[in-house]
Amino acid sequence: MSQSIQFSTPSRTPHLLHLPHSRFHRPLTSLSFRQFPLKYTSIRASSSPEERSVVATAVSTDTAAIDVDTVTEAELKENGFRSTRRTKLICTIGPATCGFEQLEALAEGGMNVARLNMCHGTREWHRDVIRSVRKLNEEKGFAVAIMMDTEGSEIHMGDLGGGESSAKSEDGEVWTFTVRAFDSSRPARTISVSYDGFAEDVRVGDELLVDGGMVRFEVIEKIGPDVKCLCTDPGLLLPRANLTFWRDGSLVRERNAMLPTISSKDWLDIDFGIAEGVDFIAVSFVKDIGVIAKIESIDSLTNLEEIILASDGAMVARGDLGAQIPLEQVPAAQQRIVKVCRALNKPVIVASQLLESMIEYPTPTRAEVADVSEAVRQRSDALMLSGESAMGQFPDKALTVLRSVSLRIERWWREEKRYESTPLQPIGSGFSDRISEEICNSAAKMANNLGVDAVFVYTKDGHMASLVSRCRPDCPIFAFTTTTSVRRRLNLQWGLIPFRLSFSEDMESNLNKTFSLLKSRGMIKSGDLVIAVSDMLQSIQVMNVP
Ligand SMILES: Nc1ncnc2c1ncn2[C@@H]1O[C@H](COP(=O)(O)OP(=O)(O)OP(=O)(O)O)[C@@H](O)[C@H]1O
Ligand SMILES: CC(=O)C(=O)O
Ligand SMILES: [K+]
Ligand SMILES: [Mg+2]
Repeated sequence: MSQSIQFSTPSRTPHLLHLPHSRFHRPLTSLSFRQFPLKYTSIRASSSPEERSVVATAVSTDTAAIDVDTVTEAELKENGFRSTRRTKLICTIGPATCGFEQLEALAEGGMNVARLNMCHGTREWHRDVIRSVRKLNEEKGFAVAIMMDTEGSEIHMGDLGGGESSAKSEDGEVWTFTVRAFDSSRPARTISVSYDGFAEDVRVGDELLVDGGMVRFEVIEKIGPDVKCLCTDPGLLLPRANLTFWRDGSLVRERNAMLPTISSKDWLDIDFGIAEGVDFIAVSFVKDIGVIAKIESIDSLTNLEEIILASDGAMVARGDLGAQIPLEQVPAAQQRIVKVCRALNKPVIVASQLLESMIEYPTPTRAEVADVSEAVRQRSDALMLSGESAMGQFPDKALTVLRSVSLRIERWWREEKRYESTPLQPIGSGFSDRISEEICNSAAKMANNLGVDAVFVYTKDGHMASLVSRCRPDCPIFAFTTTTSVRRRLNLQWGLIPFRLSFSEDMESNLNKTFSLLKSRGMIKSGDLVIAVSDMLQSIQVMNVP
């Protein structure tokens, strides 16, 4: 027997919003437990797990009818539900990882999203990567989503010239930062700057920070378009590194603050991304593609709630954020952004310098492992590699570290039963949305209390799956959706294992079909305890796999 709760409200009827108050509550009073008449099986449920037994009639199986990647499948077969990783992993793709085999190695290693940073590389280069990822998805069944990160109007250095990938700046050296354009020959210790107003805006005495302070200079002289700077903190200059300047201890935000958030190049890149069908764009106003707000300026912190509400997700872009607020404020900002995203049900990514030392070394520092652990413990949806995977020497090892630390901390968190004490605030505006929310909250709570093996969620647009993910239940969430694009997008969210499956409005036949498909592939077994929710028929069902 399957036990179910079903809300007999006509779901998702917008006019329900305008009904008189008393009628709002009628659907809830008709809430009832009922025996779900399962045509295809007879199940005898009993109180003890050992006694739960199930007899199912044979169902024809079509193993091709469900899309799941080989890695997830192998992981589930080998280690079962409990061991699946909940935290999602994003890799920035660069020269170190753009080949088809390299991308495949990252996908095998657990990459859920491939990020393309439009600050670097040509459109042709990006197009090749996008097509390789698509090919990988088609051939191997992966659902790697593609996130295009736009350049934005930040001030940055140009390429270093001579095809160099870095240059060392030593203490006491004088470098020239200039708005002059160079073709091939560039004088030594000269860096071009992307922002025309740079030479006018800086003043002698200003402090110039490269890459949020990885290298520091002091402005000592201005000669027309050239600005002479004395290196005060030595370090590595990387091509197209971000530049900020500070005066009397504060960030200078004169004309650069007036630059549009989205530059004209960004708009062209966005058109390109839409044409190539990417899944997420970091900052923009396009429809159908998830928009991720990068939180990396002081202003974004003052308008945080509004920005996150208007976006499909957010990124704690600690690189630039750390250049705009004092470094010691970054951890608190991170915690706040993660918390607000969770409250508003938007996926959140923690990015930048997670394993920075692994650009050069095969082993992370203890401090880096502690930083990754903290992001996992905060239960952010995803962790992101930048230079580690784009141009580092150990991209696969860095991904392995993220994976193993995530798994370990997630397990520790479950074992310690660190349940939240503060309940999640309601977010839905319509009554039907509120019902979905309550169903998902209850399903997650029941899943924890009953120790179920998995929550199954059947969702057309992915919303119901995100509501279950938001509760961060102890068990994995199998999200079944009908389209490949929704499946890829769900791959960014905590705990969701997205499958593509065609299903109907009839939950009995959906369950029937799912059980037989997953069983035939060895991904679930008879007796596994499952809670199923769906957004077509607002219901919760608890059952053993027949
Ligand atoms: N497509 C690419 N082509 C060449 N190098 C790249 C590419 N993407 C990233 N990189 C290299 O990897 C480094 C780290 O990547 P990351 O995406 O963090 O860039 P970033 O320049 O620091 O800026 P952002 O603030 O946008 O993250 C870059 O500085 C660059 O050297
Ligand atoms: C990722 C990014 O843009 C940053 O950390 O600044
Ligand atoms: K960028
Ligand atoms: Mg940035």
